[in-house]
Amino acid sequence: MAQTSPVLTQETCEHAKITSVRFSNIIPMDSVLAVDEEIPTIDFFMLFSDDPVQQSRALNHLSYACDEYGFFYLVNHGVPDSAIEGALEGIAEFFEVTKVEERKEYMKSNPTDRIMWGLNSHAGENREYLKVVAHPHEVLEEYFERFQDVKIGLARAISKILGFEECYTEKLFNLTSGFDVAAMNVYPPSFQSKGSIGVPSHTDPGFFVSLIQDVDGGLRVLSHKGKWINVHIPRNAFLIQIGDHLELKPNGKYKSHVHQVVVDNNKVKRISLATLHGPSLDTLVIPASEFVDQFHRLGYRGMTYKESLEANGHYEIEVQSCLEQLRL
Ligand SMILES: O=C(O)CCC(=O)C(=O)O
Ligand SMILES: [Fe+2]
Repeated sequence: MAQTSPVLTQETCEHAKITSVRFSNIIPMDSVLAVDEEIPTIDFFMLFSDDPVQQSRALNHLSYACDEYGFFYLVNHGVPDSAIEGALEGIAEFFEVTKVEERKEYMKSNPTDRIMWGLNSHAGENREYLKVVAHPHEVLEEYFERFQDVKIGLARAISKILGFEECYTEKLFNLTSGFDVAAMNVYPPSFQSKGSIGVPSHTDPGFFVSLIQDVDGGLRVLSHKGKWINVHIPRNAFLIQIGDHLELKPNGKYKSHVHQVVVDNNKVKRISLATLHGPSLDTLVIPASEFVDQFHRLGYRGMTYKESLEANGHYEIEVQSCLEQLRL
């Protein structure tokens, strides 16, 4: 039986006070040096412009962002500011209002759990989180409902830049019944960081990750040129990151990038909502034959999405990467 979160309903979000979102910079100066290099910004609306010149310019820019970066900011996406701010406020309220004992009830217990809580407080990770299988009608209702159009829109635009017909990705990944998991993260847990790492370096499985946050800074991504780049998401934009399975599908043409969160030793609390948009659990993801030839050998093995999530003994809801096992 699917469990639903008792607190993160639309009602909670609507009743949560929508105060102004803080935008102070929380990048600490310790740890690995990261740079403020520009990250491409994609105008979602322009990807579907009626003007063919504008549309083609926007698609070319998306193609450049996917090839050269693998992550980008998405603006003009149509998700209202109130849905974004309401989601972040709803998360803040959940962690403030519920007692830690109540939150602990969501510790993992079954392989098919649809909600999972965790708290890591040690030198290698300083984060409390609630992961929820995201469905537009369960948690953070407005946010996820409005994001559906963005997910399908991006799938269509990415199909096009890969040279396929528009519906290729959504059909192949079964996106309308995709396995989306929302990770609601708070750094550091109870304002007690035991080191500068919020979440250690990792990549995420799935098609792509969408991310919003309540304060600027903290997340950094390792570019394929080997530089850590600080993420500064423009107000109410999304950060979109290519996931492991979008690396695999075009046989490594795109890359799922390593990222980490660095916390500023108890000075600022940070909340983020990272949603991992995956194919349906039974989708077998294998490299597309169009990307395999004598010059491009098959680089990845095929697995169902469920198998890849469980490959290292994890539960589906943990959405842990197994990119190393997928690579041939
Ligand atoms: O909090 C963030 O900015 C990133 C979180 C993250 O990488 C994840 O939940 O997978
Ligand atoms: Fe991540």
